[in-house]
Amino acid sequence: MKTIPVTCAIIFHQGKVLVAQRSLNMDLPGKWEFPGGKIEESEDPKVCLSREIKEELSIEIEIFETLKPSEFTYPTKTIRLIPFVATWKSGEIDLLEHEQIVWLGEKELFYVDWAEADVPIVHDLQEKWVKLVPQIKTAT
Ligand SMILES: Nc1nc2c([nH]c(=O)n2[C@@H]2O[C@H](COP(=O)(O)OP(=O)(O)OP(=O)(O)O)[C@@H](O)[C@H]2O)c(=O)[nH]1
Repeated sequence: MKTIPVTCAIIFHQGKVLVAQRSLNMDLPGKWEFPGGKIEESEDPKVCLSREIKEELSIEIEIFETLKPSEFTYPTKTIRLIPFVATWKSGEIDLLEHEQIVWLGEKELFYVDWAEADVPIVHDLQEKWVKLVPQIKTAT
């Protein structure tokens, strides 16, 4: 089975990260994820992510470093989920595809029912949180 590359954004804002619930007409209905989507043929991953975030949330983001990708096999597909740390640059959030969003702090990250591929990324994020937050503050 071909592995599908998917980008996702860990968007920091005021010390929390944006987490989105997949709507009932999406694949993995009701599961929580970092917004993003599949990389199109020969598309740059960061260009893909900016495009997906605009399409899904109607905002512009600034993209920083990438965290460790997570490869996961669902019953019908294998994805390689590539997370990028980002910040909210401009625009107002409009939920064009998701059911709802929440902003979670370091200690709240496991309050939601994550899509399985995200779980290792969320652990990695929690471990690196203390290091990441000041880096983002100085970069913005
Ligand atoms: N965007 C995103 N997709 C995720 C995450 N975790 C996870 O398992 N996925 C899966 O990765 C795939 C990406 O699909 P998507 O629906 O977001 O991407 P897309 O908009 O480009 O796809 P589409 O236009 O074919 O629906 C889905 O199978 C989705 O369930 C995540 O954190 N973010």
